[in-house]
This record gives sequence, structure tokens and C-alpha cells, in this order.
Amino acid sequence: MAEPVRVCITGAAGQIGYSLVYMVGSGVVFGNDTPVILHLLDISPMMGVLNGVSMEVNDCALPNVRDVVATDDPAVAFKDIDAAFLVGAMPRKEGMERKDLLAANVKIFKAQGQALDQHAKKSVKVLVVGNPANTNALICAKYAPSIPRENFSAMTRLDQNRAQTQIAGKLGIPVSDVKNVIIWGNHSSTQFPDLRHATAHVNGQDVPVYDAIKDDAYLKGEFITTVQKRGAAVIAARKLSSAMSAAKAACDHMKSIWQGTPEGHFVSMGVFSDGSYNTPEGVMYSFPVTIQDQKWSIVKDLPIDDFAREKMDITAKELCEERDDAISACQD
Ligand SMILES: NC(=O)C1=CN([C@@H]2O[C@H](COP(=O)(O)OP(=O)(O)OC[C@H]3O[C@@H](n4cnc5c(N)ncnc54)[C@H](O)[C@@H]3O)[C@@H](O)[C@H]2O)C=CC1
Ligand SMILES: O=C(O)CCC(=O)C(=O)O
Repeated sequence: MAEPVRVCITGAAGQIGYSLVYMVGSGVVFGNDTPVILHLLDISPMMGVLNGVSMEVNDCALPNVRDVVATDDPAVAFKDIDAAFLVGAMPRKEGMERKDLLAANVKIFKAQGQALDQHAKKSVKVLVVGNPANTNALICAKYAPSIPRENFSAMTRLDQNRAQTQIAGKLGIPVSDVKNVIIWGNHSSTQFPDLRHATAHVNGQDVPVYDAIKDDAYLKGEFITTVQKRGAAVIAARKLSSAMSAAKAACDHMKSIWQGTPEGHFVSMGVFSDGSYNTPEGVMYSFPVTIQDQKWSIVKDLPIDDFAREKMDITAKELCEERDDAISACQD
């Protein structure tokens, strides 16, 4: 068996945490041959609940879980960790946009960036889930200057999973037969779920989704708004934000980082823009990436038509505004 991987989950006493802790412990992310030591962080008033979560993980008798550390001290939670799921943050309520959370949540990510900088391994891979995820990831990386900024990413995998599922449902095929859907930009209602480069496995071959569905009005209209507004639809139905699906997407994202992407497949995640596709350099923009040896590369040179360009610019503008607001909130 490999050496244990130390994995921190923040907000571990919350909704997403409740599913995520189990999934990470089950071996689906780091591999069945890789033991994990779970570092669970939440705030002091939640320690009773967190201890209950910790008891339950132990009671799951998961062969991969070597130890569980439950704490309200970031210095303990981030000590020598290899991977972090930063979930702990306030979720939005009905009627709010995710950016309405910025002022409250961004300071958490400033403080956690500083703590990661001091206590985590320099090779730590940090996935930011707490909203607004792209901008929180940017702030977290900014305050952790000793950790390479490529090690930080923001979650748009839930949007990718939602988009794939919509298309699979429309075609009546398994979700695994839809590939290379792209989420561009922000994990917000301005995101652009793009099917121009996606394929579906139909009648024994991979065909472009546009050719398989043959309904441009749907693909450029209802499909996009359904994915953009899916988070709000779940809140309206459940009176709570997505949790099980968010935990699954977080596992998919970290598994892609840890285990790489299969040949010919790409996945979407928020990463630092290098200006690719004329996006603003330095914001955490969601791009299609491939991953090898735990390093991501933006998929280059995909053709972008006028329809896509306009949508990619709208979400870029929002990310620049969020970045500016976040930087001033951190100076207050
Ligand atoms: N990027 C994405 O696709 C998604 C992001 N989210 C976001 O994830 C976040 C968490 O959502 P839920 O688990 O539903 O919320 P929740 O309210 O059920 O749990 C959040 C937990 O974080 C804890 N927490 C708050 N401040 C903390 C801090 N400084 N350090 C450690 N823990 C802290 C809380 O005590 C609570 O236990 C929200 O911001 C939500 O909007 C949710 C779904 C999808
Ligand atoms: O929509 C929200 O604000 C909470 C959960 C989320 O980000 C999502 O479901 O996509």
C-alpha cells in the first residue's frame, strides 16, 4: 500500500461535508490502494456536530481511512496536508446570487490562504468549493504566496456534470457517453456551458452533440439557462443548496487532479487565466483542461465563434468585478 495522503476538508460539519467525508474515505478519489488521513475543520460552535461526523466515519469501518483529526484550528487542520477541499463558507439562500456571498466569505479564504501558506506541504492541491468559488480561490492563492498558484483551482465540475446529464437525458444515453462539454468562466449564472466541442456516443460512434441533437435553438437557449440556473432550482426545491451532487463533483474534480484525465477527454475547472482565449489574465476562469502528473494544461486552439465569444466575455467581466470587490473586501 502507498503512503497515506493527508486530506483536509473544511466545513466538514456542513451539508456537503457530510457526503464528502464519506466519499473521500471510500477510496474513490485517491485510489483504493491509497490510505487517507482525514483532517476535518469547522468552526468552534460546530465542534459537537463535527465530533459526531468523526464518530460516523469511524463507524463506517472504511479500510482506507487511517486516522481522523477533527479540529477548529486551521494550523492543525492544514498541517502537512497533501490535498484540501475548501468547502467551509456560507451558502446562498433563495433569491441571492452567489456573488452576494462575497463580502462574508472572501475573508475566510484570505485567512485560510495564510494558514495554508504556513502549515501545508508546498505541493498541496487546493480545490475551492465555497462560493463564490472562483474568486475565493483567487484570494486564497494570493494569500498563500509560497504555494505555486497552479496548485489552486475552483469547482465548476458540478456545472459540467449537470450539462452532461442534460444532454444524456435528451439523447437517452448514459452520461458517460457524453464527453468534452466545456464550462467557461465563473461558477455563477453568467457561466457559459458550451457544447460546440462535445461529442455523444450514438449508434456505435462519437458524433458532435450538435449533430446528434439537431436542435440549435434548444442548445443555444434552454440548455444553457437550465445549467446556469440549476443551483437556484435546487435551492427552490430543497430550500437548501446542492450538497450530494456538489460532494460528488468535488470528488470528480480532485480525482481528475490526482489520477489525470483519460486520453482524448478534457474536464472543466477554474484555474488562473494565462490570457488564453482572450480572457483576462490572472482571474480564476473555468477552462477545459487536461491533466497529467497532477499538472493541468488548458486545452488550446479550440475554435470560438461569435456566439461563444460574447458569452465568454460576459462571464469574464463578472470575474473581473468580483476580483476587484474581493481585493477591497480583504483590505477592510
Ligand atoms: N462550487 C460549487 O459548485 C458549489 C459550491 N457550494 C458552496 O459550498 C459552500 C458550503 O455549502 P454547504 O455545505 O451546503 O453549507 P453548510 O452551511 O451546510 O456548511 C458549511 C460549513 O462550513 C462551516 N464553516 C463556516 N466558516 C468556516 C470556516 N472559517 N472554517 C471552517 N468551516 C467553516 C460552517 O460551520 C458549516 O458547518 C457554500 O458556500 C456553497 O454555496 C455549494 C454547492 C456547489
Ligand atoms: O447555488 C448556490 O449558490 C449553492 C450551490 C451551488 O453553487 C450550486 O448548486 O451550483
